[in-house]
Amino acid sequence: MTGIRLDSVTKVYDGRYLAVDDVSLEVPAGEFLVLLGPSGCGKTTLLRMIAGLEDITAGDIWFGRSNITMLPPKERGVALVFQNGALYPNRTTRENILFPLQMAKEEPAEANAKAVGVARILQIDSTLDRLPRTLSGGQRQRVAIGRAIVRQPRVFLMDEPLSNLDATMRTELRQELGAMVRDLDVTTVYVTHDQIEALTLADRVAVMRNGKIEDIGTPEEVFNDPATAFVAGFLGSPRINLMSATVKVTAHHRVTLELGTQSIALPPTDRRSLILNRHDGARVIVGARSDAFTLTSDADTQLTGSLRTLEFHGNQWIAFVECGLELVNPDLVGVQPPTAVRRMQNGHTRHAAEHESLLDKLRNALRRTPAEPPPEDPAPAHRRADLILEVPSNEGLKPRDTIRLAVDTAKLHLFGEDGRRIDRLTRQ
Ligand SMILES: Nc1ncnc2c1ncn2[C@@H]1O[C@H](COP(=O)(O)OP(=O)(O)OP(=O)(O)O)[C@@H](O)[C@H]1O
Repeated sequence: MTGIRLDSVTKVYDGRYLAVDDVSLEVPAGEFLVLLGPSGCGKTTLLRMIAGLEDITAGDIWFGRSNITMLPPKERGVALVFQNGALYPNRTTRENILFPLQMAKEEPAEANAKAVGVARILQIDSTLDRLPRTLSGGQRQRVAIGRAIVRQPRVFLMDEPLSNLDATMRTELRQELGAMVRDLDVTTVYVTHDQIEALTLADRVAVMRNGKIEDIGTPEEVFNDPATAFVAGFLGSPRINLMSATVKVTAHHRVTLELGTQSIALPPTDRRSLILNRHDGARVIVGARSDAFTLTSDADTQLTGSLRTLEFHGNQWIAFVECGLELVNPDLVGVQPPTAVRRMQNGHTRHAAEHESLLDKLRNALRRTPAEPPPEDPAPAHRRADLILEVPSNEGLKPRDTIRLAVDTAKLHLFGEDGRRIDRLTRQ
């Protein structure tokens, strides 16, 4: 099995567009890593650089102990599956899966046995003698996966392989794909913008934004213990509530989070209290999912609001509660002015060295063009909006009701104004 290591990998398109920004990453042998992030964050570019389909502007890629930065794609031993796994239209399922083995001049009987075995695992053995046009989208994608893995690659790379399938097929193939990749024990990098795919499939998830990895950890770690407000906002539905607050330190170093006219007191034993009790007046962002709140009739609660509306979402209701709070848009928090491209360190490849002068020139000049147009509002991250809460039923609730919320402070996430966690992350 082969692990993958990326050392300060950078991609600048056309000498001016910074698509991947100094990414360093280690994928241990056999790991299933998911690259997750919004459109345009650089996931596909990173995957294509690992595959060798995209030149690397700076940095190095290692498979095991070999630096493969300069190696052509064919010599890397990677298998690739794209969104639309293109098949040979005039070849049957069997012939499509056999093709890479024939190219490798494998003994025909052995090759056929392997192709049938893979088809069986992917549950397309009943379609072995059919042409792609007679298959469903899900079956065609299975054939594409079969053709990719039949040569037992060192590394398996997938770019949104399920995104063209309908919801039922997607769930089914997702589960099978997860099980199959684990059985094969191949180091896998999988690109998606779908958080459910990421959380259900991955051993670890790397959440990307603007060409960088903002957080990496097991699905539980990135969900329960996100490194930044953006990651907290990207994972989970409904989205986490992010509230703008000011730290107030009172007698005996007690810390209160002031949210306009309301406030939340942190228990003195909370480790965040120990950090914040030296930062009176600091601005922070308080993240709270629904599980941090309990509806209560107790008048002495921490947050009070008025129910604006309720939405029925099938297995739950979503309550929109006006609390007069200043809320923060997770997509905009912590958006940094462009980072300078770093000077390459000694020992980089010839390929990278060729770009050194270009990178040096770009260093101060490079301006990242975000996928979406830059916000025009000078303070767009903050707005007055509703707290969004899941409630199990609408019983006893009607618009304009007063809503009292008890807050479980242990379930709050606290970030600085730059969107980074104020306390230390726990990671494996
Ligand atoms: N060949 C190219 N030339 C110039 N810019 C490019 C090129 N390919 C990608 N980009 C830009 O680089 C950025 C990263 O693109 P990439 O396709 O890696 O993002 P992504 O996260 O995979 O997005 P999506 O999920 O939409 O595919 C995008 O904003 C894109 O416009």
